[in-house]
Amino acid sequence: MIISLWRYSHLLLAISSAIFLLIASVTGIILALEPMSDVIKPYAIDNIEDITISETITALQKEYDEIIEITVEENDFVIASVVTKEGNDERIYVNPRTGEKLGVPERKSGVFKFATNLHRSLFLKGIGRFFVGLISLLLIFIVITGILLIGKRQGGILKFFSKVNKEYVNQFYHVVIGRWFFVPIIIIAFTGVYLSLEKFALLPKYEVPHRISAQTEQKKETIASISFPIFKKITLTNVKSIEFPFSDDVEDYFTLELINKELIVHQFSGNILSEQQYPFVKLVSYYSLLLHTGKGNVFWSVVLLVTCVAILFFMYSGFYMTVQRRKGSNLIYNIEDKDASEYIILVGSENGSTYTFANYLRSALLSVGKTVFVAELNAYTTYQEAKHIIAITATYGDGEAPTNAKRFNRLFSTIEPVNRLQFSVVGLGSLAYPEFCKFAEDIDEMFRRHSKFISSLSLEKINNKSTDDFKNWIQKWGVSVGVSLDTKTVIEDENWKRDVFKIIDKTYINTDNTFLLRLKPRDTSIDFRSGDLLAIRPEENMVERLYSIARIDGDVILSVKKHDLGVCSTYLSKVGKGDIIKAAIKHNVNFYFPSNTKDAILIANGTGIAPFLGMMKNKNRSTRVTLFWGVRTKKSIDIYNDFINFSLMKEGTRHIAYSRENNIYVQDLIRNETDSVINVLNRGGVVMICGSNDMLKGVISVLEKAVKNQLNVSLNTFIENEQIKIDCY
Ligand SMILES: Cc1cc2nc3c(=O)[nH]c(=O)nc-3n(C[C@H](O)[C@H](O)[C@H](O)COP(=O)(O)O)c2cc1C
Repeated sequence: MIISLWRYSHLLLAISSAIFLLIASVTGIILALEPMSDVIKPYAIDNIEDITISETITALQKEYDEIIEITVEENDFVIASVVTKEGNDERIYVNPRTGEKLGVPERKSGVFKFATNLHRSLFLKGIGRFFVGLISLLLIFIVITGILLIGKRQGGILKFFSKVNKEYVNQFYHVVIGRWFFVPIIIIAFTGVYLSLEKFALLPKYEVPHRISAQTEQKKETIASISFPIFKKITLTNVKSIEFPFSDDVEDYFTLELINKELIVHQFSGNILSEQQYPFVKLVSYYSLLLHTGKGNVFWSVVLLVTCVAILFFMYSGFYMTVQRRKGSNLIYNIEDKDASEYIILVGSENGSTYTFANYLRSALLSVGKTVFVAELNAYTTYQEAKHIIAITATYGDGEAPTNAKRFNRLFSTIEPVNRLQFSVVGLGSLAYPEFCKFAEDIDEMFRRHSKFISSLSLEKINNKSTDDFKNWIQKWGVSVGVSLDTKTVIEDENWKRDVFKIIDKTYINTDNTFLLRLKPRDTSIDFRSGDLLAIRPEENMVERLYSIARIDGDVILSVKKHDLGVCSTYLSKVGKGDIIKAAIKHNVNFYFPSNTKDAILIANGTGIAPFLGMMKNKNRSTRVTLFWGVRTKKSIDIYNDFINFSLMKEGTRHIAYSRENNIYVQDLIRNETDSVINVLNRGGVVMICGSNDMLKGVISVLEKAVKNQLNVSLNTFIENEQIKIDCY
């Protein structure tokens, strides 16, 4: 319960501050570059801690007529307001060792100005500043809940830095990077809050009240300012600013603003007339600014930059994990009611993967017509018609229940089952943890002790999400409860990641009962090539149907033959332009068009032409392609005209058999052209065959004879060295 409370708080805080954090981190990255860019400017002074005020004044007095003020910036640039020998007032960067003018203070560069405004106030002035302060505060809580979560995950705060098991990449790095960066993030967040409080004048007020007695004020002796002991002692690294006396009047003094205090110094004697230490609040403000901005410290600004990048990574990985967790439970939708189902599958999962296993079992049972109900262990209740209960659960923490199973123990001891039930428990865990599948053991024990539960199979522990082990268990379990379950297709199916495609073009159905579909993948980065397969499953729990595809201009082209009883082809014949379908690309690397071949012979019948449409279109100009294709009638090819204009193909490079018109089939065309096919094979070219198995048989028998007669080798030699590539169905 506690872990879920912390996790929800962590998540809720992260979600509520996401947009602002995103802006703050991106602008933070830009602003962290500012101190780095300062270093390469010509105004930076080395070893400022070695230069005394005295030396600086001496150097400046040589170069200028009068000094009005000296300011030392956080990045160790020294600015002097002076009157030049020519009588001009200037505010310039100077070298405090020589007094040399180094440049004139410029305006902040546009990018940094923009980033600063966005970072500080989102261009919303006061209200924006308030939000930024609030987000900094939330960030502190995000870090605290994060630390607690890591502690909990690692089995105690003392094991905070112990080894993290790498199970889920994002989760692993979320934890590992989190352990490295929680300190700088806390610093950034705390200083951010502090600076906001200061802006809104919410910090205790402070003043620096100097009291100078009339006596100390009196002009006693005159010493040159460069000889003042205090000026010889203090180096520029401690100075923020020095205001020079306005006139020779004894009531005008040197005012020194140092890092930690303010001094009033008599302009003739060099005596300290007043010394006021800054209160703690002001010191914290000063250091907050330095720590938050990285000003004057390139190393810290690099830390700040990397920390901002880390925050962006936490946002990405955190949301990824949340989506994964949700995805797991979303896998399950129940067709039957809990009280109408014979098989009840209860799931314990933290990160969602156990749901995939539960779904394997569910699909296997559904495919043999059983009624199944799936729920999380926390939802344990009574089941009127149930005969079997199967608990599939992960273990978390140090042998504890995953979040959605924490309540199971209590529910189990209070809810009395309606019927006697056969039970079986599967633990999904990892041998990397000392308490391997401990929670599954605990549940198994609870069922065993209960008089209304009868064990159908002993506890099964599965290490590292092994699908093979789970598959074996399904079969064993099936035998023990008297159902024969086929896991082969189910498990392979569930490993199937589907992408979303939009139908952007569809042809009419031609005389071959064939039509073409052009699909645009929603995710344009999906990797696929002509020759790959598109797996489509029109209904859940159905075996997928595979189509050979072409890739043309980033779109998927598939040629579908409509069969009267074909569920998938009927489904595809009904979809229309603009419709969305879900399908999976299956890579078919053995049927890719070789990039380096000079000669290729492509052999297809009917819809087998699909991958060749892309291959012919995208091939190198220097590659010679000869096509052999079988269709029913001349009209059959019209639907393909948008992709390949067959009539424009060079004489001799296209051989089309019209079975309904000339009673000729592809193999007949090849029989007439065996010499050219053998030539291509002999020269190292490829022969690719796509279409029906019947066509393949005919083609192979023709080629086998020709190869045997003319080359005296077996056709297998060419199949094995991948000069003959086959994709038939
Ligand atoms: C933080 C953490 C703690 C874990 N603790 C245990 C454990 O004590 N015993 C165990 O067998 N497996 C442990 N595991 C492994 C998980 O139980 C296993 O990976 C499981 O398959 C995850 O399923 P899920 O994705 O449905 O949550 C732990 C995993 C993580 C990430």
